Amino acid sequence: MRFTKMHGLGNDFILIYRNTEPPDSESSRLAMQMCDRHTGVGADGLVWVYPSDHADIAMRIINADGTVADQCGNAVRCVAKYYYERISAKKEAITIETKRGIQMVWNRVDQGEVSQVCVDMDEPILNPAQIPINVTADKVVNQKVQTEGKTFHFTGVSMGNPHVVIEVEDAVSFPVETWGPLLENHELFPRKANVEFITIHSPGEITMRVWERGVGQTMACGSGACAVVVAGVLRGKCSRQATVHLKGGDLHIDWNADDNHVYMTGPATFVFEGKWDES
Ligand SMILES: N[C@@H](CCC[C@H](N)C(=O)O)C(=O)O
Repeated sequence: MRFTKMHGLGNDFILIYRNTEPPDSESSRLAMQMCDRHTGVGADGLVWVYPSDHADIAMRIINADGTVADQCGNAVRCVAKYYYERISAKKEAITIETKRGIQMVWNRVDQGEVSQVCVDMDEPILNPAQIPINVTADKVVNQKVQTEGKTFHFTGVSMGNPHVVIEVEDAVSFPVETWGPLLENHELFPRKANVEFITIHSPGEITMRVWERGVGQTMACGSGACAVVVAGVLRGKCSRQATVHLKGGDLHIDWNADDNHVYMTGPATFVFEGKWDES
């Protein structure tokens, strides 16, 4: 089975093209085997790419632990570049069918190569029942959560997948590996959560570190960066257009006031191709 390794700001994926929609059962086992960094290819997730009846192409993302995710901003950018350079006749504006729905994506091409990809990440979901978060309210903004005797204040946002955004003094030195798993699995979050720890430098500039549901600490999370800007706006601390600095580089986020959609722009990179022998 041939695969392509790609990454979006260090959030890395194994892309496999197939002719039909993949079965979830096969996906979990394969994702766990291939994503293993010691005995597999090594990646944060497995991405199936396959033909769609409703869009230019379809994709499914499976986390490294075998769980299926509904959204992955960085993987959508990778699939857009893969489609442009490996499948289509260099189509710049494409539609990608994901579990979240059909996403519009624009490849920005520089000297024949896709340099940046802009993704319409749709509207943020703020209703706690839909995120989901076990809180009765219209929105969850700066709400208390306690774990192991420590209190954090979080804002809840779904971008198709659940995010919990927490402001800390210094996101870069924050012990993500300690608090990330405790919050991911907290009883307030019935489908678990991706957890973003952020420091706001100015309304348009934020540093973020992320603990991803089903993966662990990653170098970047596209849907997480979108959630971070939405949370910052809800708290009156960020502007709708902001640059988010992640471990692997920068994403530019625009929460558009006219259509309420969040647009994410950043790079996607090919790493290598290979062949996986199933045993
Ligand atoms: N890295 C992704 C998000 C991947 C899915 C996530 N771990 C989940 O389970 O929701 C991104 O770039 O958005």
